[in-house]
Amino acid sequence: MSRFSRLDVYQTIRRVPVVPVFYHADAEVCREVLGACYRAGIRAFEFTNRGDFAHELFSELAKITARDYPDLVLGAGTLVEAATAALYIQSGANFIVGPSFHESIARICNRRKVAYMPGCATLTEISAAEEFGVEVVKAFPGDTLGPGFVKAVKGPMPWTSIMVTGGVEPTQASLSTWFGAGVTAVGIGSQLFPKDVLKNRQYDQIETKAREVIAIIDSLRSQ
Ligand SMILES: O=C(O)C(=O)C[C@H](O)[C@H](O)COP(=O)(O)O
Repeated sequence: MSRFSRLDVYQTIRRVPVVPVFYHADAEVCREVLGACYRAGIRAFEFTNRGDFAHELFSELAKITARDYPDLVLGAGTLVEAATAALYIQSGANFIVGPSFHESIARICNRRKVAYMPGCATLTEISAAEEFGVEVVKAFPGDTLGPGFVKAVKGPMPWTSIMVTGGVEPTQASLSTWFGAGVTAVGIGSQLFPKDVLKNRQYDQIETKAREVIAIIDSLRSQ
């Protein structure tokens, strides 16, 4: 069962509005990356369902999180069917993310009172997700939709909360554009975890970059 209510998850994401999006097949790399992000101040982390046995890696991360990072909300991403979402909920997922919206996943998440942040790319999809209780939608793929999409949605639908994922850069320019457009949070994957940094096990660089991103967002929000 999720250790956090849905409200806890949304509040955590609003407080530290950057969600690292990560997958690696090596359990030790996963543990180190999670630790580096936590030390940087990250409090919501998405592990994506990208490889065989990914749910086993996730289960281990969920146990480590409950023991060592009790205030971190751990989510499972890349979920496109209810059965797999249920598997991750049973493994301790505090929130479920996916590239697309599925009513069947929303039903399972509502049944278990777990936050669901589905990928949406049109106002119709966002509306459908909100009718199924989704509090924060994921605008995906962010770099294709662009900040103009977020601004356009917030006009007629100012109640909509958006986390943008896909192509977000951990830079002042990119973050100020997205937050300026009105996103609630950003999800960052490949640009926070460059392949060579992971290959060379330079976890301190990941920690530094994540800390920088949080500081940039804090400064943008205090302006
Ligand atoms: O599968 C999901 O649930 C996703 O979130 C898709 C991608 O992993 C993110 O969009 C990360 O994108 P980048 O930051 O461009 O690497």
